[in-house]
Amino acid sequence: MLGLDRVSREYRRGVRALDDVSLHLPPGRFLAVMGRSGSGKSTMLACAAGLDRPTSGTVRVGGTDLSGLKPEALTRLRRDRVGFVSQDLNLLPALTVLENVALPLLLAGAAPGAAPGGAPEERARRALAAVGLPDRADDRPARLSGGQRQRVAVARALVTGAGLLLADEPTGALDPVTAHEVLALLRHTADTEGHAVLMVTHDPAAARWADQTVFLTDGRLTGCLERPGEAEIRRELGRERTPAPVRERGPVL
Ligand SMILES: Nc1ncnc2c1ncn2[C@@H]1O[C@H](COP(=O)(O)OP(=O)(O)OP(=O)(O)O)[C@@H](O)[C@H]1O
Repeated sequence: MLGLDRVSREYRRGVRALDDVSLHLPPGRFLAVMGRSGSGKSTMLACAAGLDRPTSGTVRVGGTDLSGLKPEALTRLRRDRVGFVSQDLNLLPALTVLENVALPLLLAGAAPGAAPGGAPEERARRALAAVGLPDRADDRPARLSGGQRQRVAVARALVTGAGLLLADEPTGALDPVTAHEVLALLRHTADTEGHAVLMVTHDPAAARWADQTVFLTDGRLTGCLERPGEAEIRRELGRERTPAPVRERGPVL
């Protein structure tokens, strides 16, 4: 569903936010990306979403090479194939929960009643049911808890039948119990709907829900663990943070 092949992104000459990163994310797989601040996680998400273009290398979504697409085709692919969930949810307060979920379909111009997959309202209701909130359709987002709002954001990301879900710190603002709900939902969408999920997180407890966790250091992939436990993740993160020996850093003044 998502393939990065030797992707690099240089913002300034000689400074690479992403450095020769390759990974392959098939349908139904849940991947967590970890790394300290500035290691390139957001840049990786932006390249995967087609919001940023790599300096070199190839990004493929559902087999389509993004570099070959004209802007309109890229916008269409992003809209139809990629769902995005961030910490700041961007739910519109004036719309009901159902209207928020249906919004990507309405913006894409889905005709009421005639669109493939059903009318926007019907598809939004199905997406809301899939995230466990079928009876909150008519509420405004402000009446929902943080976790429920995050689930609405997941429903909105998946309503187009995207297939690839990119999540940027989706549990960063949630308490552990609510975070658990949202992570269980991401796991469920991968297992039962076959969505490929790529989640950036700083939290080892969140990464534990993924099939695989990869670690970025200064733009490079420096580690990869299959279904790791929290302790293993912390060890890997600790290894990454171990400061270089003093003689390599120069004298401490
Ligand atoms: N638009 C930009 N212009 C110049 N440099 C950038 C730009 N965006 C990111 N960078 C640099 O690229 C590197 C990677 O940044 P990125 O935001 O991808 O890291 P991150 O791992 O997501 O960090 P955080 O966890 O703090 O969000 C950093 O050194 C950052 O300063």
